[in-house]
Amino acid sequence: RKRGSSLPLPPSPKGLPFLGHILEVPKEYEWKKYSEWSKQLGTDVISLNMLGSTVIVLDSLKAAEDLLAKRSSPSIVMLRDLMKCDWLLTVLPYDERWKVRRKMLRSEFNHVETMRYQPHESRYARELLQRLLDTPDQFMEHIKYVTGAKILSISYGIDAKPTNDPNISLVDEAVDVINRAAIPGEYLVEFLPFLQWVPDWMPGAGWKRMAKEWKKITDEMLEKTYMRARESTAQGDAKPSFMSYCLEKMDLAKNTEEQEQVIKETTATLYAGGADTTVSGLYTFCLAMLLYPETQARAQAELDEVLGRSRLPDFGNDEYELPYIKAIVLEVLRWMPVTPLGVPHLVTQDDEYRGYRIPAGSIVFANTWSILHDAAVFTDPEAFKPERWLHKEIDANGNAKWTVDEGQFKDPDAVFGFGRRICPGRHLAVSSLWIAAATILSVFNITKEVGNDGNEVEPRMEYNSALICHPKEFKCLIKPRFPEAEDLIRASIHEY
Ligand code: HEM
Repeated sequence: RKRGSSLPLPPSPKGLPFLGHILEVPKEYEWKKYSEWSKQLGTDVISLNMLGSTVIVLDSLKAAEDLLAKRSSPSIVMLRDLMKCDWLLTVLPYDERWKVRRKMLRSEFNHVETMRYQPHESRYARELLQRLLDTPDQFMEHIKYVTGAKILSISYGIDAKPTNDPNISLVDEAVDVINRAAIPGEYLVEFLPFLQWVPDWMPGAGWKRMAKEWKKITDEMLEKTYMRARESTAQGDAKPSFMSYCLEKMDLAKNTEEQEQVIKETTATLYAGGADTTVSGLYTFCLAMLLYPETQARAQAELDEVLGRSRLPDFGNDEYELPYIKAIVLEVLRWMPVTPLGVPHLVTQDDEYRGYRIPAGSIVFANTWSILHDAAVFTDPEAFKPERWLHKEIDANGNAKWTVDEGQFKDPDAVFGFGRRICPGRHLAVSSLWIAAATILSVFNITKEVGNDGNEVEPRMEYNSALICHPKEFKCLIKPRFPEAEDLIRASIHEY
């Protein structure tokens, strides 16, 4: 809007001429720095100058909802413009292509339909137990591999090989590429778009060659996994999956080739969106159990009361009977959000907000970490306290019962983004974390490693910095917590 052009940009910390703030944004825990700047400047909307490009950081739920819910498109320049990875939903603008794909995901992963994927989730939660029993020291690899296998099964209906499955490796590689390409501000070209046009051979154009290589990997993932799933379907080996349900719903009176292309791209997006995010959540869960043994003990007491150590938890009644486990999952997502800065969004037209200018072309982030660590909403925000999500109810007989009260915090879903772009896999994400946390704690103790000096080794609460953040490698001991646990685990593999 022309009128907005004379308005000032949102407040900004002191920066250098031309370079702006690019050197002041730390390479790690940027979200903490942004939050600190917001507090210093006394505002929940700050602007940064990155070599002349404007980055807007939103530090409150209100600002994130106002600016992200309706007014922006995603912005992952490296993926969208350089790798031409335009099948990935996340990089599509708000247009017809996005709407068709989004509708497909919404119809399968709403609160109710997500339930038909629960057998996949229970099965792989049990598979994870077997692996943790056999080689507990490899828990990080097991979580990663089994989560990949589960999403492969949910998306394509294919069973992964027990180890080194080529599809999982390919997707791992592709997701790694997407994650690296999507690190906001990692590549100068994001702020200096003219660099797109420098020839490949020029010194400093290494990222261009890398983008080509990365495109090959992501395209290969898109095509190869789908081909394998179609072959399995033709041979009658495939299980019901997102892909098979979508193929069944195809309108045969319309262009089926076009519809199949949409299914192929949406299934690949689903796989890419679901794997690494859930892995990060599960790593944080393990870290929280190590650092808060009293929380672990309370969860196990709840599990023992409901299951009597005679069976593993499952969906259905157990979900209502085990509110503390659900509270742990919500707290894991709040305590260390998987995407602390959400997904970067691009402002597509000049805008104004609270008397400030938000120029077209700006990149906007919601500081999800800061929103979920707001001391005015979450008391003692740095502490891991599942209790904050619980509410005591007294039934007609005067018995006390704990229930999960998500509504007490204005938007517990902030961790999944805002408005029309909100994560379509959020119900699946929460149920996957719930079943994994419940099954692990029902049979295992997660404890600190003991060093050579006989003392417990304190784990470090350290995270890498990327679009999807993971804890840095840490160690722990995972051991069955009662004599019958091993039999229970071994027998459970036949349940699904
Ligand atoms: C703990 C787990 C997860 C977290 C924290 C998470 C978080 C997010 C966030 C922050 C976004 C971006 C929203 C925005 O643009 O503002 C997103 C998008 C997306 N997520 Fe998730 N997610 C998780 C799990 C999943 C799962 C399990 C799936 C699929 C099964 C999934 C599929 C997607 C897809 C397809 C998008 C792109 C949506 C679009 O651009 O329209 N996510 N997620």
